Amino acid sequence: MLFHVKMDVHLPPDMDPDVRADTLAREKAYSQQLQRDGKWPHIWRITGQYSNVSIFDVASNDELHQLVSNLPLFPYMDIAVTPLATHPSDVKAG
Ligand SMILES: O=C(O)C[C@H]1C=CC(=O)O1
Repeated sequence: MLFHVKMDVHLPPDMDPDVRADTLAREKAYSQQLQRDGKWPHIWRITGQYSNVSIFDVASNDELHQLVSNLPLFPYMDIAVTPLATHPSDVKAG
């Protein structure tokens, strides 16, 4: 199942710099592992915003929820999920 996921990051301006650096490092490692695992096949920065648009490829709504709720930045993000279905005009879908 494919999902379009938009993540808007809102780190507190007064966040301790060491906590911030540690959280961002853990976020990067976690997201890159999911990308290597094929669960997170696309991630794009939205130009001019501390936001990304991503595609997740997972088995279920529950798996997506588990993956995104374990993101180290999860407490600091607004996340919008859109489930994707095959478009009838998609030439790849036959
Ligand atoms: O920077 C972001 O867009 C938030 C988050 C998503 C992956 C990652 O490494 O950080």
